[in-house]
Amino acid sequence: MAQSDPLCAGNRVPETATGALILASGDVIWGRGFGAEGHAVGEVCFNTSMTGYQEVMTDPSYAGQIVTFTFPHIGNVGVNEEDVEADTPHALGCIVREDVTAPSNFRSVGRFDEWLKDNGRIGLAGIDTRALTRRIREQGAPNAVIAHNAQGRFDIDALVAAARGWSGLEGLDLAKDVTREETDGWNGGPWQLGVGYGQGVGEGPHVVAIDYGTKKNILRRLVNAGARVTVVPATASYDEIMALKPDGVFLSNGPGDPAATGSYAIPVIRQLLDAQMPIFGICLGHQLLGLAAGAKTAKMFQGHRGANHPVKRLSDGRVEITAMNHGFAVDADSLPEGVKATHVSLFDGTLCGLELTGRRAFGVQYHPEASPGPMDSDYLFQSFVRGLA
Ligand SMILES: NC(=O)CC[C@H](N)C(=O)O
Repeated sequence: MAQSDPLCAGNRVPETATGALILASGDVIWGRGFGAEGHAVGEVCFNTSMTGYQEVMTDPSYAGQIVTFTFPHIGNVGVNEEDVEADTPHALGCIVREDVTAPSNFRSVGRFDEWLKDNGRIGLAGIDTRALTRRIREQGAPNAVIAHNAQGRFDIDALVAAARGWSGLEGLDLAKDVTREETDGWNGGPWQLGVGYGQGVGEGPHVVAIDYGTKKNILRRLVNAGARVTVVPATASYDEIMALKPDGVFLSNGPGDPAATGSYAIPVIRQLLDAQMPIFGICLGHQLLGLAAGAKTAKMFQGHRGANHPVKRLSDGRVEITAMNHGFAVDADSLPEGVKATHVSLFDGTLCGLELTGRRAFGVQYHPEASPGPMDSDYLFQSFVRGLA
């Protein structure tokens, strides 16, 4: 990028800079650091959601990524104890336009910047996030280092080398880093629009959810749809899953490259399919179901992250406005016989849903649990759980 580009002021540290995004290209975008000090290397993506920054930061699917928020005011409703998709943030850091202000919300229990600091996550403010987003759209998601030093001391050469030395998300199994170690009964209850968070275990058909990095709201929505949920580690074997006597198996969302996680997930999913087990997959889970059925996945030049992505349901042409967060996708041209496309993105035509014909196994690339986002696709939880009864 030329030095005249308004995003980059060159490699000399400007006087006011306490934070920076150092791209693998060598370009440096200066700003003001907040949250934890230090640096982290990952892929820079952007998310267009206007609300839900705490859900985004805690979504385990963001492991290995630095999130640019296109909405300019991030942090102004603080943090609370409920709107979390995992107990700690998983995104490596965030890039925002405006400085974080004092929280103004009746549910707030603290400041966003302090929460990031307490959890070892870095923030970078004062960035022209529109220009950065345009750059990502045109050139693809770059590998980069996000850095924060209150004294404004940065060893740029070392940080460029760190960005260049990182292998990137392709080929990376991150599910093993974010999954749980033990099998747990989910007792975090349901969540309902207008009612809020509940408690409890749920009754009804038993769903075993394989945790590749699950968002809590998926488990809440399964309970809401009438399921009792048990969550198992990503590496659980077929025998371990079957010993729990599931009525259906859920394949969760998660970070990293589905093909890499597939090395241990695919054989288990194939055994479950052979046993005629009903299966529902979301995002990474959908990609793994596609791989297990013989399709291929690929990294997208342009990922989808936001809360207003239109998707067409092919069975009846209905359009669902969906939440999305993915940088890989199942290749629609690779679907083998017996696998049918069910949903397609109206932004770029990429495959957004599939089902295995003659079996009760389906997946969607998008997030029916929203969190943040619209609830148009919540019927998928209902139809999965109803089908198990
Ligand atoms: N939210 C997810 O499950 C993401 C899946 C996968 N890691 C991707 O980026 O496409």
